[in-house]
Amino acid sequence: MHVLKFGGSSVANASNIKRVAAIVDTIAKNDMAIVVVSALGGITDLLLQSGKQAAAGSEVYKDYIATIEQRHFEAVKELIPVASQSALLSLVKKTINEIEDVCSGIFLLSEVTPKNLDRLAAYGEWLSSQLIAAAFKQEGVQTQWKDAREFIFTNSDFTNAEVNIAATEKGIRKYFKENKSNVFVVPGFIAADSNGVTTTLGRGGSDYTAALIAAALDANSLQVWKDVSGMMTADPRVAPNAKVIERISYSEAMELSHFGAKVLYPPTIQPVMAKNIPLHIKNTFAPEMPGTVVGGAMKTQETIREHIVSGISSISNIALLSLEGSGMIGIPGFSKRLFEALSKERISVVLITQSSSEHSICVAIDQKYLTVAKKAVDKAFADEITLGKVEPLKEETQLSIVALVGEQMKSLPGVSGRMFGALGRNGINIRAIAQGSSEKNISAVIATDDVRKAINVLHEEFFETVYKQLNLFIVGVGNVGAKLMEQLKQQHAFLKQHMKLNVSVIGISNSKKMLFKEFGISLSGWKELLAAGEPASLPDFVQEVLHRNLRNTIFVDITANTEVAKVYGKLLQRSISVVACNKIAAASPFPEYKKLKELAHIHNARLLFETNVGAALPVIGTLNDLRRSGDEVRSIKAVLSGTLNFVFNNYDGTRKFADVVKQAQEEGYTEPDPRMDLGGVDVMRKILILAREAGFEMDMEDIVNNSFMPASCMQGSVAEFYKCMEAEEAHFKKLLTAAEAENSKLKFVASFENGKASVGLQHIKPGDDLYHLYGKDNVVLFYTARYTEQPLVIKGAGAGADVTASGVFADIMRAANA
Ligand SMILES: NC(=O)c1ccc[n+]([C@@H]2O[C@H](COP(=O)([O-])OP(=O)(O)OC[C@H]3O[C@@H](n4cnc5c(N)ncnc54)[C@H](O)[C@@H]3O)[C@@H](O)[C@H]2O)c1
Ligand SMILES: N[C@@H](CCO)C(=O)O
Repeated sequence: MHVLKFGGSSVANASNIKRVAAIVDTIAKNDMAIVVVSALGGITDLLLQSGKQAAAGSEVYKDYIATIEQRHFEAVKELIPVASQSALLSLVKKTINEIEDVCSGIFLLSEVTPKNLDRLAAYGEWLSSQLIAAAFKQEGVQTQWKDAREFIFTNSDFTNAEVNIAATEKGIRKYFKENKSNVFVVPGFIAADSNGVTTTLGRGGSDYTAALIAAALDANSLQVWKDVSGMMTADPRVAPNAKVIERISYSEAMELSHFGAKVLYPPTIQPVMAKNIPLHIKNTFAPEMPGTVVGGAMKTQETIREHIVSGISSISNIALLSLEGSGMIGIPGFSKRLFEALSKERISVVLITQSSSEHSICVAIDQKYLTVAKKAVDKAFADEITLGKVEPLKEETQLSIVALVGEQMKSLPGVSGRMFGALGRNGINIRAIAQGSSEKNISAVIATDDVRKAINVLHEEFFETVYKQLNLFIVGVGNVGAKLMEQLKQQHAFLKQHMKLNVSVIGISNSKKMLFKEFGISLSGWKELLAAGEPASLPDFVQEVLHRNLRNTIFVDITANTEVAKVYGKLLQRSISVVACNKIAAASPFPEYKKLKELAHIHNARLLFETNVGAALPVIGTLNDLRRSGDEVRSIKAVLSGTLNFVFNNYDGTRKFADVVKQAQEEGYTEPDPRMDLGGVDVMRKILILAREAGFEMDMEDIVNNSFMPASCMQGSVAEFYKCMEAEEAHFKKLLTAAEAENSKLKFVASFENGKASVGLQHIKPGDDLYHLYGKDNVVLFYTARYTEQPLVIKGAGAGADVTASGVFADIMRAANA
């Protein structure tokens, strides 16, 4: 024998009821089925609203009743052939008349009592069960209808009555022993007190009705049919990757239900748990899906599941109350008085923490009881507060609880470490923690604004063996940025398959437009989408990054803009990693550079800027490795400008110097403003960054720039700069001729030694380490305590959009710990 319960959406209309009939029919072919039903979807609310509106003197209640009537009439007409409709239609009409009578009484008295609300609400299940029983009969299923009020007995606590278990079990057993049918249909939720007056079991109470029947009759199973395919690892509206839990123990299901997983009404579990009856959660709209099995014969091997954690749940609208004071230390009875004060006001405590110093007790309650709680506790401790032994109750609001639930967590070290580590890496601050010695539930109180992120972070940490989500916000989709987008597109499938990484670009911006897409911007059509995007605003872009509060967020700066470089601090403070191609932050005044590094360290975020020197060449990484392994950089000699190396490699006097510079710009080697390259500032920044990363405290002012550019060319606009270079062709020719006369090449060299740095054009003779440096290549020579005679040399392309984008890509992967 099986007990099946169908919820409101499963029986919301005639076509759904037909599905239910088909499910029941399949079971009834082999076994007896007791079907417990909820009211048609939405009817309970309409009934309660009718009563409340009537009490408030609003005649709107009549419209609600008309809707209730219409919904049931429609269902009858669709389910039952015309010839057989009249009996059922008149039953509905008679019931509607009763509802009208109750409501007009309420209207006249301007008052609705809990008793009246129960009477009204009960009509929902009463009507639906009558209708469903008639529909089953219509489908040829032998069916008997039975009013639950004749065997479910409660006290008189209207709207949330407590069941008299002994009397109820006796009543259920007696009835089903004396009556036989393939199928019974019973209204859920409703019961009767000892005077036979209608009571209800609280919202979700139909599940409980079914569980009571299943337990009393030792049913083979209790099947709770819903509009979802089972209990899920997290709320799928919050965590899109949540999946159905195949098997779960009773206590895990109970923990998850108590902690906000609304699939099961918590009291439902207890009766079936006591009898070890398996509880199946199934989907009426996808009956072929396996659903979730709670409890039952899940012993030995079956209990060993793939995951340590069964599910992640949360409760919102939480307030934290803290009672603190030196007068509490070592004195018994303080916590008792706190809980008594709350309990007298019928305030339930959701979570408790107390440190071993006993200096404070912290409890979490539903935020709606905050004012009452504060008053009650302050009153209870009024004497101690006056004497200064205890401080007035402190309260914090806008909080939520996230909880990991799983029996396998017991005795397994590292689970809470993983939980708090994952939350911490994503900048989620934890306000209070609770874990009982059963180790089935680890709860953390966090800001409500962080709940979505926290659930996704934890889901990823404990369930997503499939892939990790990475969320990118990219500012500066110009030359290098566009290449990065191309590379991200090209590598998307590879990263997903081989690195288990799903990379989504959530936001992009150039100086004109910006664009955001919740689940990722199309990496094929982003240019068109961006062109039609909203006007760019850096503050708004940053606000979006912060507000979206997504897990594993990385901010990527591929501009050369000072304002963009200024936002890193704000992001790092929120544990958002920053990947910068832009050199301005790393070359900013030393205290600012240092502060950013500290922020990254404190807030567990990465600040990476490998492409600041030598594009994608592993220059900064190598330097960091040298330092970490205890080496000491003594001097650096380098050619660090791709643009200048290209220009001097290609300028042979046959073409104008200005034309060669133009070519470098067109090929994407120069800075957005080419004067940064030609004037030496770009190289100054690079040698400064290298010196700093080598451990030296330096600033731009400490670097000597022996510029080869005529000063006149460095004023005015970029167009004027080109014109000036054309006019100064003789100057550049002279530089070339002088070098050739010495059988040398021109190289713009950066040097660092004894804490001093300089940049400038030099004559490089054959045999010099810098001589054979072609195209736009860079070379860096590190002389260190360990590399004394021969330097450590890094050489290769030092500019170009493609290579630079690949360096940014590599930094993104590092920031993702991939
Ligand atoms: N090109 C190279 O070979 C190379 C090599 C290493 C590093 N870099 C660095 O990469 C960065 C970008 O170079 P690029 O060649 O792609 O330049 P680019 O001019 O082609 O692109 C810069 C982009 O930044 C955008 N931008 C500027 N200010 C902005 C703002 N406030 N908000 C939003 N977007 C803004 C511009 O609209 C443009 O899309 C520079 O910092 C450069 O030093 C370039
Ligand atoms: N403009 C830079 C790009 C690399 O930082 C160069 O030419 O070297």
